[in-house]
Amino acid sequence: MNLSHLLQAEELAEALVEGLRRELYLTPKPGLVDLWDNGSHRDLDLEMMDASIELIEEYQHRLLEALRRDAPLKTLVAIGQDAEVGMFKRFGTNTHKGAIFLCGLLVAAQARSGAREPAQLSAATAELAEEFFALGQVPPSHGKKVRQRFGRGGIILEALRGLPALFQTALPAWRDGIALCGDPAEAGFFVLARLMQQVEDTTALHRCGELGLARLRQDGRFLEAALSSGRSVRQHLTLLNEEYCQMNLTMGGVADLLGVAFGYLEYRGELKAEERAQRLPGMALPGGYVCL
Ligand SMILES: CC(C)(COP(=O)(O)OP(=O)(O)OC[C@H]1O[C@@H](n2cnc3c(N)ncnc32)[C@H](O)[C@@H]1O)[C@@H](O)C(=O)NCCC(=O)NCCS
Ligand SMILES: Nc1ncnc2c1ncn2[C@@H]1O[C@H](COP(=O)(O)OP(=O)(O)OP(=O)(O)O)[C@@H](O)[C@H]1O
Repeated sequence: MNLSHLLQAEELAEALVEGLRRELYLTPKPGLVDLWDNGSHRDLDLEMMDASIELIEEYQHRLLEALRRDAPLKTLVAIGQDAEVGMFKRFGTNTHKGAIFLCGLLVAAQARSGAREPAQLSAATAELAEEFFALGQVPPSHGKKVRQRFGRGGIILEALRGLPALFQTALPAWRDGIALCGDPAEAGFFVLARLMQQVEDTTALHRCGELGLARLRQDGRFLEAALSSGRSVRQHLTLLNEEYCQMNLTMGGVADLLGVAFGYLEYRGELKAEERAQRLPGMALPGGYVCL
């Protein structure tokens, strides 16, 4: 394995872990676990999700070690599957199933390609996903059931297309959010709003069918418009959270992609640069996380 490619992959892996934490701590988020509550997840809480991110960090170390010795894809997959099983054994539920897959795919694609630009990494990710899914069937899951029932692509199509939600939605949304809202916390919500409009989230479909997905789209549009016109969205997000809890609606795919986007922005140096340039509003938490 090319040493400089490997160093890039190590940096990316570290940044992605940070990104997942930033997603978890972004508050308030409708239906999702955050600093205030568990959203519509009776089986998850903040402490568990925090510990689950540590588990992803350990998984990344094992993955990087395998990449260092040029292990074949089937070894990388076995390491990913082990991480999934370990997560389920430890927490009794899927805390970060989607994130394990997305982070593993991105880090392996970065190590292989040494991509310097987002478009290159997107292409390398699509290529790797193609090989990954050619290896075998995805085991039964909620996502699989939903993909069959609603004819939606979910995480599989997202990966095969080279993560357009990350590279074509979230990255430009961050830059637009910074330009429009002027601060990193609100720009984070701007990215959330755009992802809600774009992602074929199978967790929303599983919980609430097409109506759930339509609701994410509608709320995402409203949030984007509110943020664009400089209005505060905190109260509205709190209200949405109450409604999502009543409906049992969530958006795990949006959350995973938001975490990965924060991580990739951190890796590119775009996140910290903005935070250094501006004083953070809201409640600043250790590590620079912000609660509106
Ligand atoms: C493909 C995987 C993730 C199965 O996904 P599936 O949709 O069948 O399962 P499930 O519904 O339980 O979980 C899907 C997860 O994806 C997230 N998600 C939902 N929709 C989307 C979407 N449109 N885009 C991205 N993520 C999404 C959700 O948060 C959820 O946690 C999988 O289990 C797998 O193959 N894991 C192996 C990990 C691995 O080998 N990694 C190494 C990579 S090199
Ligand atoms: N902050 C967050 N809060 C909740 N879920 C998140 C968060 N961040 C990421 N996620 C993702 O959402 C997924 C959880 O979704 P969900 O609990 O709906 O899936 P499930 O276990 O397949 O279904 P269910 O709980 O309906 O039986 C996690 O696996 C994780 O990948």
